[in-house]
Amino acid sequence: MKFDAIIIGTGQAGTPLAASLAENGQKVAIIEKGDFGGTCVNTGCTPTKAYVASARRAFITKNSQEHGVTIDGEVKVNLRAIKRRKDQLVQKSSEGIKKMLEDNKNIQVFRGEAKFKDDHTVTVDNNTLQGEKIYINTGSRPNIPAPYKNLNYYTNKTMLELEEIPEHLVVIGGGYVGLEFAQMFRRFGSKVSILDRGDRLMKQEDADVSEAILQILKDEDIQVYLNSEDIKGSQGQNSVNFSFNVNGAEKNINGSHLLLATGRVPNTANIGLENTSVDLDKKGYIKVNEELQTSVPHIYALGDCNGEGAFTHTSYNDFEIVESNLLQHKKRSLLERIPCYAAFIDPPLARVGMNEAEIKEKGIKAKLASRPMGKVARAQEMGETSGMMKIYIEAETDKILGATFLGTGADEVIHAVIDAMYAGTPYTTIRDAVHIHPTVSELIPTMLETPEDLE
Ligand SMILES: Cc1cc2nc3c(=O)[nH]c(=O)nc-3n(C[C@H](O)[C@H](O)[C@H](O)COP(=O)(O)OP(=O)(O)OC[C@H]3O[C@@H](n4cnc5c(N)ncnc54)[C@H](O)[C@@H]3O)c2cc1C
Ligand SMILES: NC(=O)c1ccc[n+]([C@@H]2O[C@H](COP(=O)([O-])OP(=O)(O)OC[C@H]3O[C@@H](n4cnc5c(N)ncnc54)[C@H](O)[C@@H]3O)[C@@H](O)[C@H]2O)c1
Repeated sequence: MKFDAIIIGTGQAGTPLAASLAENGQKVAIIEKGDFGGTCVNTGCTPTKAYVASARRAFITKNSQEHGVTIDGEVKVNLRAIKRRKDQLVQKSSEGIKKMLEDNKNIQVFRGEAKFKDDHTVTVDNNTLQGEKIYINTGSRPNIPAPYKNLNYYTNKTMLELEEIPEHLVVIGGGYVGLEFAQMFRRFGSKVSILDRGDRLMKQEDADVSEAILQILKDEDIQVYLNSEDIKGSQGQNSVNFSFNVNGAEKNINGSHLLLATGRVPNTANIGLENTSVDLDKKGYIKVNEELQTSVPHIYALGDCNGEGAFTHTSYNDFEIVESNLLQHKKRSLLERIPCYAAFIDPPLARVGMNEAEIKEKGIKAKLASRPMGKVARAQEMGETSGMMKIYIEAETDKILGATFLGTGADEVIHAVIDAMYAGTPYTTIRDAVHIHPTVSELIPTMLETPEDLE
């Protein structure tokens, strides 16, 4: 069977690309071995953010005395009902993608595992497909470190299938996955312990930001063990037991459930790339140029599998880059992308561009404008004053280098800075703008009045 385009994976890039190529008259084959929509829809963003929303409702319901709101009686959290709501959201989204692909007369959907036979040929079950161009969008999966392989562990996928709230959830890994699950399950009622071998949580952030996140979690009675070394796990009948060292002191904890949140690995090992001339890097990511072409120019790699981003918006942007170069007048490039993301703990962490360490490493002379969230009137009124806002400015050009916001509304507020960075406008544009009172955003112009030299 011959196609103009073969797409492997229905993730955040593959699906819109299939629709776009088909709309432009191309004959498209798309192959999916799992659930339509990939990680974000089925086991990532959508389900976890639905759980984060339920967890926040539970937290507010239990903690509103200071706001003059009390509840007579017990607040109950029903994980079965939370899961049912999540399942409905996921199903709607996944089935919408399936229907859109199957209903398109220019798209042929294949169910099964794709494998490259050569640079132009892909097999799926008994079908052999040939493509003018081939697009790889196979995503990533949880990294399972060897010492935990024989324990009864959960991942982001299986945690979302639980119907009973764990008594004591042990989370290995203090990054995005670990922290989002730790806080949500604590709020559902589990005892939660986080173990990380690093010396701080979310270690890609400034040290004071990691410290503030640690405090937020401690305030909710989450036990955090940083610098955990020599972690040894053993499986009990209804427990997972750990011994480890923290700064020379031996620790022992017994959990009812173990979540591994120790990073992700690309799905590139079992797709027959050894039969092609596509190059991988040392970690198994597919090497791409700024138009997402691999070392074989008619084979592209998009999304988590290329190691150029690990988020839904970066995968979707990969689609936009490929589509613009193939079909649009305006050409886009990976080099134009400014890194940005949020971690959906509560309050959220949001980040764009460089942090302090990256600026110093590059030897850029910079200024820092910052404020604790406690200075934000709206945060005070809401009673949610944890965190801070930081914006880095290049001293020579007045351009914004990056920003980190940790606090209520941070995931939305950061977009003022993201848009200014894309516009390439100096920080003085936001400084002189009038923002609405009382919002969190209103403090951004104020804090930009007094940037200080970064030592
Ligand atoms: C718990 C969790 C929460 C997250 N939350 C967020 C968030 O809030 N915001 C955010 O931006 N990002 C979030 N992410 C990251 C985000 O989910 C991913 O970056 C995004 O889904 C990547 O999409 P993708 O297009 O690379 O591939 P995926 O969505 O992973 O899709 C790849 C698809 O390819 C299929 N496939 C793989 N191999 C084959 C094969 N050989 N043959 C056929 N099909 C194959 C898979 O079945 C899958 O459907 C989260 C991730 C996790 C794990
Ligand atoms: N809000 C979001 O956008 C969001 C949410 C969840 C996941 N994601 C994506 O998923 C990816 C994976 O997230 P993650 O949290 O699994 O990875 P991560 O890389 O963010 O964090 C992994 C943590 O585990 C620790 N670790 C690794 N191996 C360990 C070991 N053997 N023992 C003890 N600690 C160990 C590391 O020190 C690190 O702190 C992220 O990079 C992100 O792109 C995004």
